[in-house]
Amino acid sequence: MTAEDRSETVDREAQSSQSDYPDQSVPIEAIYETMEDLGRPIITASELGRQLNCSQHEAETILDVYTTDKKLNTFDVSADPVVWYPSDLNAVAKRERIVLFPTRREIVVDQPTQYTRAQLSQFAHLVDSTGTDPGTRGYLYRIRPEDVWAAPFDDTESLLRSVRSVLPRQSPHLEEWITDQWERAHQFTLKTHPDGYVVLEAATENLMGNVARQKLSDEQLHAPISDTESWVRDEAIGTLKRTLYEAGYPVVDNRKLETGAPIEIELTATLRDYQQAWMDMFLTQKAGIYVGPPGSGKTIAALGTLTAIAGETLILVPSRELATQWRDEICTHTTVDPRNVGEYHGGEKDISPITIATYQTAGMDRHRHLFDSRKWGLIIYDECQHIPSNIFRRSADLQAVHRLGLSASPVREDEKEAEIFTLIGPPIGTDWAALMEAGFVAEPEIEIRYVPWRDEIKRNEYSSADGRQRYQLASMNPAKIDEVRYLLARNNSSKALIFVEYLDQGKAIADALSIPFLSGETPHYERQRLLSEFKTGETKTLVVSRIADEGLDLPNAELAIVASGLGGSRRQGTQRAGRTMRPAGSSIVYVLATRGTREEDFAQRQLRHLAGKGIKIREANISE
Ligand SMILES: Nc1ncnc2c1ncn2[C@@H]1O[C@H](COP(=O)(O)OP(=O)(O)OP(=O)(O)O)[C@@H](O)[C@H]1O
Repeated sequence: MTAEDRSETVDREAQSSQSDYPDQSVPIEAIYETMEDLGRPIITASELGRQLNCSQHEAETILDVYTTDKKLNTFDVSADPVVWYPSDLNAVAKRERIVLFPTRREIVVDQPTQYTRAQLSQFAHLVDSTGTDPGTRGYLYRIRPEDVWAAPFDDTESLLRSVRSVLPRQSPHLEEWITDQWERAHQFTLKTHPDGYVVLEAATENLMGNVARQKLSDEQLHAPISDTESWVRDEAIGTLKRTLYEAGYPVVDNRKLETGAPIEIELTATLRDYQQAWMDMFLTQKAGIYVGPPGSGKTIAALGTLTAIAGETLILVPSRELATQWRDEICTHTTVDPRNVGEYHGGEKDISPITIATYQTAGMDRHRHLFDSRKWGLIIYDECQHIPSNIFRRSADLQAVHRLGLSASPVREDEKEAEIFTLIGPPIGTDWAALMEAGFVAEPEIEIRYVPWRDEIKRNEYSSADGRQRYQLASMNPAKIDEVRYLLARNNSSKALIFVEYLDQGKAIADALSIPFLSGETPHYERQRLLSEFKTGETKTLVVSRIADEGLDLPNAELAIVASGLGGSRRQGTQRAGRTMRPAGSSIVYVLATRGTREEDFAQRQLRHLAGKGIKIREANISE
């Protein structure tokens, strides 16, 4: 229990009830002054109670009064005490404020400088943010073991220097924990013995004996070489990494990896600083996942990595359309001879020095030779947050190859985290807000528009339906068609994508507004035609179904209307909002949710998550 936490266990008896404001009419200025005195723009009820000589309960009542009239907000921190902060942080905060909650390993930052955010994104991750304009935004960061494990530093000292450079004061408790986690991530190392076989080395005899040899089977730990070294079979490396990761010991992989048969290739694009940083980190770790918002340049960074290794490369993508897009990108941004680039999927079966295959085809037994038909130096998993499990298994054996994942969605949210971390590698990401500020990614504005029911019949139908059906009825509320029509008319100069969850709803909107509808049922050639017409501007509006979430590299759109389906998964939400986050001017995402239904709750939860990425959110009520 640190001093700070002790200070928060208020001795309620000691609180005299002679409050300075007996009728609780505390002016908001008194609360702001208390925050100024505390040196930070947030406050707990117990602190206010001490300041005003009243009980914690009375202080909470006072704070709630100002929360109701929106002068104060509360931070959704993981546990007591709740913190209150001014809705308009300019009222108290003139400059950056950082508060550390050591035992919860949470850091509250207001108006962080670019430097602070850049440092924090190296050893913590953004959990939530509040406020709308960059100048008044508050951020809540949390430090988890995997954040320390993936921290891009050579030693504990340099990691702690970065931590100390942003925190208001040193916290021995926190530094001890960080050091422990850092050391855990450097207890086991995989290396290549001069005779060519793989060795697992533990930092101590005890770790080898009590952790590795306890948790790993004889198949995985083939034979002991010394008290701290064991011979490892190649095919067991994937599961060995995963087992030790789950035991809290991520393995440092220092093996000499294949680089594959060399290929003549150079990058013609110039990497941006953050892309160069991603690549440097990857080449050091030999594995990892570039995490960044859609349009942030992950593909180009991957091409830079490909040309740095310059060995035969297998690229796995979710759909044939993306395979074609990758081929175009490779031929546009590198000097490779196009004859050395092949596609392998339902459409064509060409295994070349650079082969782009779909997960679906690569996962089929009859195509398993794809993985060992060439000496691959690099495997790239595009949209790696949803690799099918059989691909995990199949390519997990290819541990002797550099492995690069690309993902726009927060990989940490994915239940497959351990698999992704051990099969591919740790996230190599950057702070989304920094990318938006740098202008590499257009920051979308998102507005939830609460749509009323079209009529009483629909409302009653919803009330008498059960769970899942209710969500579908709310999503398909016919009143949304008029709302889509209105929004298109209001933004008639923009190219617009209308996302739907349900095919019937997509058809209804497409028919009512005479707009093409692109769904899984659309034949491949028709899909290509619609996409290229949308890209050239011949078609300005498209209705798209779920297929558009991750399977297609949708062209730029300034306007996105999510008629239904943002409530699906966080990942989908990120992708949909992100589809308009391409670096093309300002972009806006309207999310339609039927008022007073579960859809409204879903939408709000989704958007809080996106707000945590530093994206501006607004709300609007549509009158009946
Ligand atoms: N270093 C760079 N130099 C020039 N253009 C770049 C660079 N990085 C990215 N771009 C351009 O920005 C756009 C988005 O880049 P890219 O496709 O790599 O992003 P992405 O993160 O892969 O997007 P998505 O997640 O949607 O696939 C592309 O038009 C690309 O050409």
